[in-house]
Amino acid sequence: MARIDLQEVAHSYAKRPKSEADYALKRIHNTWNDGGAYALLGPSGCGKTTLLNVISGLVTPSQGQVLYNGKDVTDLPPEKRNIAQVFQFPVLYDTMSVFNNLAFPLRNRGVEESDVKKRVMEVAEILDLTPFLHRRAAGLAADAKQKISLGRGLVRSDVAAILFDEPLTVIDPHLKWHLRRKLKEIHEQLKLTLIYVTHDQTEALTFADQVMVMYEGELVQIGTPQELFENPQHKFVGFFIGSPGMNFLTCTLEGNIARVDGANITLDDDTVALAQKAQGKMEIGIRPMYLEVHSKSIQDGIPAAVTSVEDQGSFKIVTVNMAGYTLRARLPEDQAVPSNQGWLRFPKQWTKLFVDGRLVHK
Ligand SMILES: Nc1ncnc2c1ncn2[C@@H]1O[C@H](COP(=O)(O)OP(=O)(O)OP(=O)(O)O)[C@@H](O)[C@H]1O
Repeated sequence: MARIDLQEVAHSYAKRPKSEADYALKRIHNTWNDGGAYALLGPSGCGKTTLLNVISGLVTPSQGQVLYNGKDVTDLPPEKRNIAQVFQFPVLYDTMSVFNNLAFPLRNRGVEESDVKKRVMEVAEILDLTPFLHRRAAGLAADAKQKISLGRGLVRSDVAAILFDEPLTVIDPHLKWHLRRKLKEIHEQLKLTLIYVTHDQTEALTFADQVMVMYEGELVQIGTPQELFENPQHKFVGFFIGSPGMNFLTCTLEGNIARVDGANITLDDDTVALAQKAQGKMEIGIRPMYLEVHSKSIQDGIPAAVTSVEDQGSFKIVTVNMAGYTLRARLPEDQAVPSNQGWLRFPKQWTKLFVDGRLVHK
């Protein structure tokens, strides 16, 4: 396994890029540690596959270097990089048995037959493929075939990293959860460097130790699922992670007060001190679970109209209208919700300030 460094990597598919908008990857400078489980998360078209292909060698970046364990591999093709890749759709030999499919990447590299058997059995066991080992791949269902593809990616222990590009797309929803758990287990057992591309936050958050969030060709935040939830560094992370996403309101600053169309929201002193130098569009952001909704007027409470209440079982999502903004609050199941008029409170420690989409922080 390897540590992978991307140094000032940028990529444009255009022959003569004219502006930043022509770049699928704008500037990526980061390290993927040996043995880490990473998820690359972002919306369609943000550059995830391009980044994965830069790492594997399918795409040579227009600028910058790719290093494996400190060695520059930027110009090496995929077959010289010793990478395993698992794609959205199964890649396997239909006419071969499941065993021979799993053994193929090892035999191809001249691994001793006794070691081939040992490793294939190990991987088949992890993926619950043991009962199918002597069946031909052709007769199996789509999800079993994709498990074989995963197995072909996992079977070699000498690879620098295993790259997964949305590997669970063809899998039934109820099996997805099971396979995600399996991948996590495999990572814990085999200590492989895994990079997993997805646009599904649940998939990313259950699989990875570190989630890398991409937006418009940039890595906008790298962190644990908890860090991304509690401290989104970019408006997009606030909006994309969590369900529903963060609430945002445009504001102006007056002292330590954020003014939102006549409503006053108090910010914490550190944020205010840092914001003095900031210039640009100011917005406050608060997660639905931290926005308080009260039935009676409270000190510093801001009047709001309750427009709907959705019961989600263990919690409820309350939609309110405040100063022309539609906001969502996530309340415990047993909390009473005002039927019409309510009062909102924005706890200081959970009310974040963003300038031009980026969090104001130390
Ligand atoms: N071969 C190509 N030629 C030209 N433009 C491309 C090519 N591949 C990707 N792009 C463009 O580069 C940008 C990033 O695409 P990429 O496929 O890397 O995004 P993605 O995040 O993987 O999207 P998805 O989740 O839909 O697969 C998009 O604007 C896309 O249209």
